[in-house]
Amino acid sequence: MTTILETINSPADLKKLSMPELKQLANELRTFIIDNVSKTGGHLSSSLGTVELAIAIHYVFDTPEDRLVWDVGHQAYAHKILTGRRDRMSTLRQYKGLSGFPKRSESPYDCFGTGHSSTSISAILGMAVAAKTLGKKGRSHIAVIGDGAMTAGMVFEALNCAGDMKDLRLLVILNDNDCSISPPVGALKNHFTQLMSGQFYAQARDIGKAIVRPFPKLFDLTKRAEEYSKGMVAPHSTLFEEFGMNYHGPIDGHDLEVLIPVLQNMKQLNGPLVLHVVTQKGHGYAPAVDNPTKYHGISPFDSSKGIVPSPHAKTYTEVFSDWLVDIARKDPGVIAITPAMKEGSGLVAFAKEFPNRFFDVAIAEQHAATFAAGLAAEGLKPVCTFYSTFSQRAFDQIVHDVAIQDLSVLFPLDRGGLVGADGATHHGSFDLSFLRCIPNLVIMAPSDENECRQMLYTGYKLDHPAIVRYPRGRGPGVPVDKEMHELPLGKARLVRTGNAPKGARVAMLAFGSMLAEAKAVAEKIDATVYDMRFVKPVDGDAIEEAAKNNDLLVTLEENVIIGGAGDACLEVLAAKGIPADVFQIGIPDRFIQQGDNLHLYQECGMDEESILNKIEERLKRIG
Ligand SMILES: Cc1ncc(C[n+]2csc(CCOP(=O)(O)OP(=O)(O)O)c2C)c(N)n1
Ligand SMILES: CC(=O)[C@@H](O)[C@H](O)COP(=O)(O)O
Ligand SMILES: [Mg+2]
Repeated sequence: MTTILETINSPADLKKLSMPELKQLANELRTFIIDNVSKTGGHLSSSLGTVELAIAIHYVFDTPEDRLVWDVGHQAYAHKILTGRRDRMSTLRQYKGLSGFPKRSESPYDCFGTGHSSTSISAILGMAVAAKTLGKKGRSHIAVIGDGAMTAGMVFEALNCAGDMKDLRLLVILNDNDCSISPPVGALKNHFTQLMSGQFYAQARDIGKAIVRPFPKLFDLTKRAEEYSKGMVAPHSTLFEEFGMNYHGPIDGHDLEVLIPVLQNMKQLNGPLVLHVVTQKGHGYAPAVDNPTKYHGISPFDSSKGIVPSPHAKTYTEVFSDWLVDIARKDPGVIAITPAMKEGSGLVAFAKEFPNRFFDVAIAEQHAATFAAGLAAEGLKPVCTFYSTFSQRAFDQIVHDVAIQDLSVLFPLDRGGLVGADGATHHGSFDLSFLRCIPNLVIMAPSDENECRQMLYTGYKLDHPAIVRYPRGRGPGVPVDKEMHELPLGKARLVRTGNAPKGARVAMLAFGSMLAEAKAVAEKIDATVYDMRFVKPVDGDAIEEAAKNNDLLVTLEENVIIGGAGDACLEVLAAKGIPADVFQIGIPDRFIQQGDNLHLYQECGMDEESILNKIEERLKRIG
């Protein structure tokens, strides 16, 4: 029997459905998403929470002519399915398959690419202003943003602009599921909780009924907006009204009978509008409702059993997590900071043992860095963790607040390099390039788990800012010493001395995770291998020695070649006036999409076989 879902090839098909059919469609979508994500992995909890919202928006608005931006974009699976991509959902997050996030090149319905949080209001505002400028009068502009994403500074920069522009067709839908990846934190959470409670909610509900009544639509909303502006309705004003936006809600984001007429009414209004929609993260799948954090972003699993933890070798994140607890037990000055990535960055154990020294500052990378600088200025030992990709947001703070003042902040940088299924928005491809140019910073890249622990300790002991940059997932499985020691600053480690004949003598200068490939290739061509350890200061003596004793130097890094660690080696050779044939392996100058890392390595020419072939070709040319 054909399901309703199978009849939906575009939002136009949705508009033909009755309310009971729309409700049936919501159920089918949920089942489809659970089944699909159980095979592909992905962001399950958030996408289950927005099923009705996606149906209602596409039912009411005329996408893609009306513009719709999903903040972060990890909740947009129902949107993808409803907009003609159902048949390709089995390729979600796979190599050459559908992206896990909205992507302009993938569909006209994805009018703006996302992945990093809190960009939606700025983007939709730009589009609304463009529509006005281009004379596209009837076009609506909708941003869907979560309560977690609302915490980032960029949102407030956008609201500050939007609230002052009264003649745009702009609707911000606050998708409030009372959850970021972790439970929500901060004063904004308290504000949203207040909006959901007591007298305010009761009044809002009554008004909600009024909004739902079919006639007179405009009158009700306009009147309500006036009442708000006169302070007549709410006992306290909402944040959005303080910013000059018309706030409506909260309403039940799983009730299509409410959502659809409210959106139909709001569609007719001009001005910056906010609709507060309450949803449940994981809605419709009990294990995800019980533990939305665990089911936030997941690997493939058996949906009949839920996620069953399996024993595994420690990841770099876990090595960091253990180190942090160990050092914090010794030093009461250690403070840990995360911008909303407690679980992913390995801070759960620390937060449990040292709740007063743990700060989840919400999605606020910029603030996290400067907050750490303030702590360091007073002599404490802040350990401020970032995913490499999200650290991009904190560049100026690392320069201006930390490095210029040479403050002793340790930045463990997780997910350095290719991260796999999240793709271009999330690969940690650039950090070595944009951080290496900052004076005072020490940058280390471990090639195994024990080195990671010792580098963290080395960074912690330094009186300068330090970065320890490690990849997503596991290392080679080296045992980790309990004791800690400082590594000699800026010194590489000679791992293997090659003995190839003249004309074929190769030295591999490997940074971080690429040591594994370097060693494997070296075995085949009898090459010399250095574990460079420090990207900054890079070991000039080792580079000089390698250049003098070999015919070809190969630098290897999991970072873009441009400006990366290999370039640091070239700079040394140029400064010392040493002629050398240097070949750089790293991420090429283009955005790498999603997929398993093996495919991505091959695509970048960073896998063992590609490296070997390239070296052999190069040696032929030299010879
Ligand atoms: C700049 C940035 N920092 C961190 C993240 C990681 N991240 C992805 S989703 C998320 C939580 C978002 O919460 P919310 O907007 O409420 O959406 P929900 O997951 O609840 O659906 C975080 C912290 C990100 N994508 N971008
Ligand atoms: C959407 C988002 O930004 C995060 O959920 C991210 O996908 C987490 O990545 P990890 O799976 O590497 O923790
Ligand atoms: Mg949320």
